[in-house]
Amino acid sequence: MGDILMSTIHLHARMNLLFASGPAPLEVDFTLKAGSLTGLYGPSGSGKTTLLRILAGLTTPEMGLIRVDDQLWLDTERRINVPTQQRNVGMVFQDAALFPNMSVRENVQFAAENRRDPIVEELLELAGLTSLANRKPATLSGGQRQRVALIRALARRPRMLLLDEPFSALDFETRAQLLSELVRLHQRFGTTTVLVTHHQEEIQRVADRFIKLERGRAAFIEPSAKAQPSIEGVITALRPEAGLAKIQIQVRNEQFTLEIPLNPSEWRLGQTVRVLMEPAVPVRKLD
Ligand SMILES: Nc1ncnc2c1ncn2[C@@H]1O[C@H](COP(=O)(O)OP(=O)(O)OP(=O)(O)O)[C@@H](O)[C@H]1O
Repeated sequence: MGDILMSTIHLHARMNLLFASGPAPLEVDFTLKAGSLTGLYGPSGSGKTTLLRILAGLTTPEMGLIRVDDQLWLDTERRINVPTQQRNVGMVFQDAALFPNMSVRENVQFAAENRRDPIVEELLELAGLTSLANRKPATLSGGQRQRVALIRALARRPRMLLLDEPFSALDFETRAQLLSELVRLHQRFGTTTVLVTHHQEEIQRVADRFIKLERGRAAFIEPSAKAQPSIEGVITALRPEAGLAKIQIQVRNEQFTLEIPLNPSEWRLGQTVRVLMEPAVPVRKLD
């Protein structure tokens, strides 16, 4: 699919906001590398949604410049402000907001350039939704609905994908699954993506960079500079079985069993071990 666009996005904006603690400006100036995935986090009311709305053209800052490759989407000085419909931005929110009277396939087709665009079937397949393609959104689980919303946003071949806490209403396991799916789709299409999350530890391994917002101020954090979340436990049983080492670990009052395809000859009972919490997705890096 040669027509997928990987865009470099530059945003410089200043906007006076009324925070819970009083008025203060949202001030940001950054470049999102083509094909990157940026995690955006910060306390409630720090300006995350406003930042996405500025990128999408739903909110206009007092001063701002948005350049997407060689196109100017916003230049307040020169009174340039490309409307949302012409910016070609894919958006997914916490609520999937699918068309209830359309099937899964029709929802995706509606977003694509035309009904027969091969991207529709490819996206359904990639998201494991082919068998559910004729179902209506009301008959799907919350996780499946968010999956449809995600591929519907990609069916437009957007220049930028803005995800505002799309998985936060889901349970831990479903969130982890959808995150793996998002990474797979991102690796396939490379759409420059911003993902707002309250669970930054869960996207630690998948984001190229993080932007932390605090009362309108942005700090940039490289994932490698952050510690992996982990828990400590004690080995309470070692059971080698058919090429697998079964290790029982006690963490506080709970027992966990790990199965590892190695002979852990150096491990011993009572040893303290650290278990890293990593989502089951491949580590990825941009140059
Ligand atoms: N157009 C506007 N003019 C002035 N203030 C605004 C405007 N839009 C939002 N605000 C204020 O800016 C602050 C940031 O809001 P925003 O929704 O961007 O935060 P958030 O980080 O997305 O929060 P949450 O995590 O709770 O969704 C809030 O205090 C909000 O009231």
